[in-house]
Amino acid sequence: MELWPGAWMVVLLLFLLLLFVLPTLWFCSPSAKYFFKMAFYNGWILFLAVLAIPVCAVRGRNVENMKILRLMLLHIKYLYGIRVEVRGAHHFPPSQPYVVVSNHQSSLDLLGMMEVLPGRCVPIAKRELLWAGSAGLACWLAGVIFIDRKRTGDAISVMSEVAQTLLTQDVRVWVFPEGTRNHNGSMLPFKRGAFHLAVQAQVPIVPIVMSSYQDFYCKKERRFTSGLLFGIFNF
Ligand SMILES: CCCCC/C=C\C/C=C\CCCCCCCC(=O)SCCNC(=O)CCNC(=O)[C@H](O)C(C)(C)COP(=O)(O)OP(=O)(O)OC[C@H]1O[C@@H](n2cnc3c(N)ncnc32)[C@H](O)[C@@H]1OP(=O)(O)O
Ligand SMILES: CCCCCCCC/C=C\CCCCCCCC(=O)OC[C@@H](O)COP(=O)(O)O
Repeated sequence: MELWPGAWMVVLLLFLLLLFVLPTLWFCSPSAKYFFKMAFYNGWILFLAVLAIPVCAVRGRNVENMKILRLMLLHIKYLYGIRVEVRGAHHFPPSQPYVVVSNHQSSLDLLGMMEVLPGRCVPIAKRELLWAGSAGLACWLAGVIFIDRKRTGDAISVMSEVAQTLLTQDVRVWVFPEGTRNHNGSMLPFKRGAFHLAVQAQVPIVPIVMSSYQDFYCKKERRFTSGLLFGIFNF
C-alpha cells in the first residue's frame, strides 16, 4: 500500500511538534512533569516486568523470585534523583519469620520497600494488582499474596492460610495495615489482618515508617521534583 506523500509531511510535523512541545511542557509545567514522571514510572515497571517474567518463570511461583524483582527495581531511585536513607535496619530479626507493617503513601513506596526488603519476604497486595499486565504476573511469580478487600471473609481465609505456612515455609510477610494509599501526612486507622496474622503464627511484628514525601512529591498538587531525602526508620 502506497502512503499518500502528504502523510510523511504530517508525520514529520507531528514529530517536530512532539520534539518541541514535550521538553517545553517538561520545563515549564510542573503538572506535566508530574504526569510524565508517573507515566514513565509505571511504564518502566511494566517493561522491567516483561524482562523479569521469563527469568522468574524458570522457578515458577516462588518467593525466591522476589530477589530478582528487587534487584531489577533498585536502580529506579537514581533515575528519579531520590536518595533513600535507611535507619535502624539492624532491628530486623536475623533469621525467623515475622510480619512487617509499614505506612503506605503511594506506589513510590515500592522504592523504599525494595531498599530494605528482607530475604523470603512477600507483600500482601490488593487483588486488582494481579491484573496490572506484566507487573501483575511478575508479582504472582514472586509469591505476592493477593487479597480481595471487598470480601473480608475470603481475605481472612487467605491470611489464615498464610499464618499456617509462615513458619513451615520460613517466609516473612509485608503488610500495609492502612489497607490503601494515604498521602495526607497522617496515618489511617489500621486494618486488623496483619495483627491477627502475627498472633496466629506467633511471630514478631516489625514496624517500618517511610518519611513523608511532601518535600518532593504531592499527588494533589501534581508536584514531583527530585533530589530530596526519603527516609526509612525502623524502630
Ligand atoms: C522488575 C519488575 C517488577 C514488577 C513488579 C512490580 C512490583 C514489585 C513486586 C512486589 C511489590 C508489590 C507491592 C504491592 C503493594 C500493594 C499494596 C496494597 O495493595 S495495599 C492493599 C492491600 N492490603 C491490605 O488490605 C492490608 C491487609 N488488610 C487486612 O489485613 C484487613 O484486615 C482485611 C483482612 C482485608 C479485612 O479488612 P476489613 O476492611 O474488613 O477491616 P478489619 O481489619 O477491621 O477486619 C474486619 C474484621 O475481621 C477481623 N479480621 C481481620 N483479619 C482477620 C484474620 N486474619 N483472622 C481473624 N479475624 C480477622 C477483624 O478483627 C475485624 O473484626 P472485629 O471488628 O471483630 O475485630
Ligand atoms: C494491560 C494492563 C496494564 C495496566 C497498567 C497498570 C499500571 C501498573 C504499572 C505498574 C505497577 C507498579 C507497581 C506498583 C506497586 C504498588 C502498587 C500500589 O501502590 O497499589 C496500590 C494499593 O496499595 C492500594 O490501592 P488503593 O490506594 O486502595 O487504590
